[in-house]
Amino acid sequence: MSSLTKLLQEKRKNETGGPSGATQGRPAINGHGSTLSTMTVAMVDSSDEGENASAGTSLEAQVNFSSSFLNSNSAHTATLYENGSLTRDKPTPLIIEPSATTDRLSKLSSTPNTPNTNRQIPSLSSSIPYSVPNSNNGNSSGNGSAGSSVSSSWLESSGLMPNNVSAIDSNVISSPKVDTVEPRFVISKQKFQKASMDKANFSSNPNSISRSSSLSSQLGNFFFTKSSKDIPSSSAQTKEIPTSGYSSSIPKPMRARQSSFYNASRQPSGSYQDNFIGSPSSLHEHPPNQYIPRSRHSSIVDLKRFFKKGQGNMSVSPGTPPVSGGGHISSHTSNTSSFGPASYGSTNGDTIYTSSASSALPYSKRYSKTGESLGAGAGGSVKLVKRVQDGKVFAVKEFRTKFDHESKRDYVKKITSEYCIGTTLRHPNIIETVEIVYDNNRILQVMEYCDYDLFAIVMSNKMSYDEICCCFKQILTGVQYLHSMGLAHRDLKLDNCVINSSGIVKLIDFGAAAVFSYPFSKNLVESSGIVGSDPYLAPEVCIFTKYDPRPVDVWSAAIIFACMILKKFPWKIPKLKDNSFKLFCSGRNCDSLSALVTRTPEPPSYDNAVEGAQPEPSAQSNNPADPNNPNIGPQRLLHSLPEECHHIIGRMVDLAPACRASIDQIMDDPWIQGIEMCTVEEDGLNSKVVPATNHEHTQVDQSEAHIAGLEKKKKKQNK
Ligand SMILES: Nc1ncnc2c1ncn2[C@@H]1O[C@H](COP(=O)(O)OP(=O)(O)OP(=O)(O)O)[C@@H](O)[C@H]1O
Repeated sequence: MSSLTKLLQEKRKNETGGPSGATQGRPAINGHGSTLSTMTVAMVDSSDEGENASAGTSLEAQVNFSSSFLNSNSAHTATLYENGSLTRDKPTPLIIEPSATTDRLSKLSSTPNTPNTNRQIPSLSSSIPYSVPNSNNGNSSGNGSAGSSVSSSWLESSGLMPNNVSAIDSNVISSPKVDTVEPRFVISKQKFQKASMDKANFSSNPNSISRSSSLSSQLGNFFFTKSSKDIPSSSAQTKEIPTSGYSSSIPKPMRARQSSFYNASRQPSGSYQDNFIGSPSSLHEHPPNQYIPRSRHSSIVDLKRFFKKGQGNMSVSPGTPPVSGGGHISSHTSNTSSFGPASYGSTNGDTIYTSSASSALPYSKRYSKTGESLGAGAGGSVKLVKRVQDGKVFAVKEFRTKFDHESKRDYVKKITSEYCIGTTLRHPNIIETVEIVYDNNRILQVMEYCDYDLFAIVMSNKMSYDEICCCFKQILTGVQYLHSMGLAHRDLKLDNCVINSSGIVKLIDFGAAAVFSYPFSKNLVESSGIVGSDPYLAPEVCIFTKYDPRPVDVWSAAIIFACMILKKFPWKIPKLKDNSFKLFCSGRNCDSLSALVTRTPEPPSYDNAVEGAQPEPSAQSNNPADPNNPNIGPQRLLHSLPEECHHIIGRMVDLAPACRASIDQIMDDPWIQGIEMCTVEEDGLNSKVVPATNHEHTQVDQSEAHIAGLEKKKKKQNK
């Protein structure tokens, strides 16, 4: 148990006057068809699991945080350790690569209700055939990612070769004869000469290029490159993105590599020629304007490709300022709506990115330390600083240095993604990155400061139901924006939501984010690896090596909502070894979790249209064998939540991602639409908060507003 957990449990005891979880002092949630006193989901601590299972769980109201809730919240993004003993003092890598994953999954598959396949199911894929850019889809049988799978399937099925393919019958392969060249492949002489001259200039004076080049080049000077194998092209594992909802059929095995630049480290690190700068402390190993060999593709190419999306797709969210395109990322200052190009590069000292004009001075002259720590996690530590110029307070994340066991490649990818995303996204419900600075061998991300962690607010136990709904809708609005940009967060949890004193919720920590869609591409780029925090993980993440990251975010958002209402997690981890989760999966006429997770949507029928989503149990019973037992199946979670949310929350925690509601479907839900939400309106040069009328946002003392503060307080008390 972490120190934080102990602290929070002590707090709980003090508040309730005892360990029994008495309910005095807790404001009831009412007026919405549900009160917390009807809560029946009561488990999660692994120590309780056996008891719950055998005794049928005494379903008394629990209004305080279950210890597991506290434990899990003190855990980190990473879920690497099997014993679940991560603490905030022990940051871990964010992504489990397939070898580790397979290990975890073989354990999962040996649980009684899971088929013991002894291997991880490779992909939660869809019926949508992999669509390879510029490939001849007609030839693709829709089962794999690239041409190689097409030809192998030909060979396997018939032993014959297609007409247009000839067998290689020796180890000497001669190039085909070219009689004519299509005009589109002809390069003009001038172009060729210009390219040769550019190359010559570049080689003789490499410094010249980075001064004037785009972010990608600038970043390339810090973070080098990956194998061309990783570039999302014909080898990328992509599928066409369905126009609505998610994928819709049973996954097919696949082995090809994935192209996401965040988690492309699926190969043993030795298989790449690591040509990165490894950690902030080693940044000087390479001169800042180092030439990037042409034969290598920068990982930044991926980013560049992704950020081009901004040209056509940035202003999807109402009220969201657009980001200008042109291959460069631009930004705006906090208090203005003019979106001139932000400045990148190290020409003015230590600033890599800034949205403000006054970065001529070095970071240490512009910001003064307050010494106050806001939190620390797997990605680094976050501290409070004051801008000297106007005394304004900011949160500064100092990225951690590279772990010994981590490849340079993984490290660089994490940092690169976090700051590229941070500097590109513009939405009231996404934290704003003001600048990124390379200072004294550290990479610092200066962000707008939010007064509270949502976790701390939930912990205060003072939130009204309307306030919870407002926060939930704001989170969903942020997720909708992210998904519209082709990005998934992949680590949504209470700890990664902060809230300012005006009640505006912001998503933070994009260290695990992944691109699922590139600009102008209809292909889905699947994510891989077990990324996220155990209680918020969607089940498919623990089963498949590859999955669509969008429904994963949707699942996590539903768990956040449940946590805000219940003040505890419905389960510790979405695995059958967790009794609570097992009961949630039960009663569905299916014993296999894999089968449940790979279910596909029913074809539309009259009955479905009339019936609605989740069948309600007709009578309540504690008999585990009774199909109407509200402690089994989706009802296990839903019946402790307000009735009006059952439909959409039920769809958000559908075990099958293919059936799970998409973020757009969620936003169209009548209950969600009816939620009064505090918003930010852009009004010329300024933005103003328009508060909802049916609630006020809880404020807590700054000493308890952030997890770090709580930890500090505890230390003091223990002295
Ligand atoms: N802009 C901000 N304003 C206020 N507090 C913040 C801000 N950014 C981060 N924090 C605080 O710092 C903590 C850690 O931040 P963050 O999640 O980005 O770090 P991390 O190391 O990536 O953590 P994790 O282990 O969850 O991945 C947050 O939980 C929050 O308490």
